[in-house]
Amino acid sequence: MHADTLPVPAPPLLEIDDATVLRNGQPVLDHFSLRVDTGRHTAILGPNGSGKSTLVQLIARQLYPLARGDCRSPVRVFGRGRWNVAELHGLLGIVSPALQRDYTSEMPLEVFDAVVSGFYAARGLRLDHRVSEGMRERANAALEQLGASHLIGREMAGLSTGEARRVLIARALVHRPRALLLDEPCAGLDLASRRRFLEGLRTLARGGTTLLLVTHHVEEIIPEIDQVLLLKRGRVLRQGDKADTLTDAALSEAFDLPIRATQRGEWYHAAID
Ligand SMILES: Nc1ncnc2c1ncn2[C@@H]1O[C@H](COP(=O)(O)OP(=O)(O)OP(=O)(O)O)[C@@H](O)[C@H]1O
Repeated sequence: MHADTLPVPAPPLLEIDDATVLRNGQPVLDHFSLRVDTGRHTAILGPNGSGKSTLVQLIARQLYPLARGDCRSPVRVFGRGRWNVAELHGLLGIVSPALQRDYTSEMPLEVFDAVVSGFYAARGLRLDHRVSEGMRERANAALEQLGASHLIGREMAGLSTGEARRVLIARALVHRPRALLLDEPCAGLDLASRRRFLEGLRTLARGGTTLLLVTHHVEEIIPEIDQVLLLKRGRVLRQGDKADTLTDAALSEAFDLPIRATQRGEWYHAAID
C-alpha cells in the first residue's frame, strides 16, 4: 500500500497542551496536559477540589485557559481548537451537575421537550423551533435507550436525581455524539440505581460512544474503561491503564490517605486502609 493511500488516523478526542486556568487569581489547572484518543474510554478520578469540574468546564468552553505566547489553542477537541458551542456539543455530549440544576429548576420543562430541544441546543422548544419526524424518532430512541420513555409527559423538576440524569443523557445522545463527557453521573444515586445506571453506561460504551467519566469513586469505573487519569491539585498525577493507576500507592498519593485498592472480577474497589 502506498503511503498516500494509508488510512488517516482519527484525531484524538481531546488534546490539552500546557493549559493554565486561574480562579480568583490562583491556578486551579496548572500547566495541564492530557491526550485522550477517540475510542478510548477514560475515567478522570480525583479528590474534592482537584480540578475535575474545572476541566469539564474547560472542555465545554465555559472557562478559558490563559492565552499562550504561540496563539495556539491549548484545548483541541477532535483535532480542532475553535468550535462554536452547539457544534461541539453535537460531537461531544456533556452532562454535568450544573446542567442538571438548570434543567430541573422550577421553570417548567416537559421531559420530551427537554430531549428534543437538544437539537437546538436550547432549554425547551421555542415557537420557531421546527421538530421534524426524524427528530422525534431520534429523541424517542434516545429515551428508550436510557430506559426513560415512561417519563415522557412529566415535568423535569418533578423527577428523581437518577431519572433526570437519564433524560439529560438521552438529550445529549440525540445528536449521536462520538463521545460523552459525564461529570459525576452517579452522584445522588442509591446503590441499586447506581449499578443499573452503570450497566446502561456499559451498553453505551460497547455501542461505540467514547466515554469520559469524571468521578471521585473507583467503584464507578466500568470495566469498559481502560484508561484512568488521576488528578491532584490541578495537575495530572498519573495517567495510564487501570493496573498502573488504581494501585494502593497512586490512590494513596492522590487522596492523601492510605488506600487499598482491590479488584473483584472486572470491577475495582477502594477503601481506607
Ligand atoms: N467559581 C469558583 N471561584 C473560585 N474558585 C473556584 C471556583 N470553582 C472552583 N474553584 C476552586 O478551584 C479548585 C478546583 O475546583 P473543582 O470544582 O474543579 O474541583 P473538583 O475536583 O471538581 O472538586 P469536587 O470533587 O469537590 O467537585 C478548588 O480549589 C476550588 O475551590
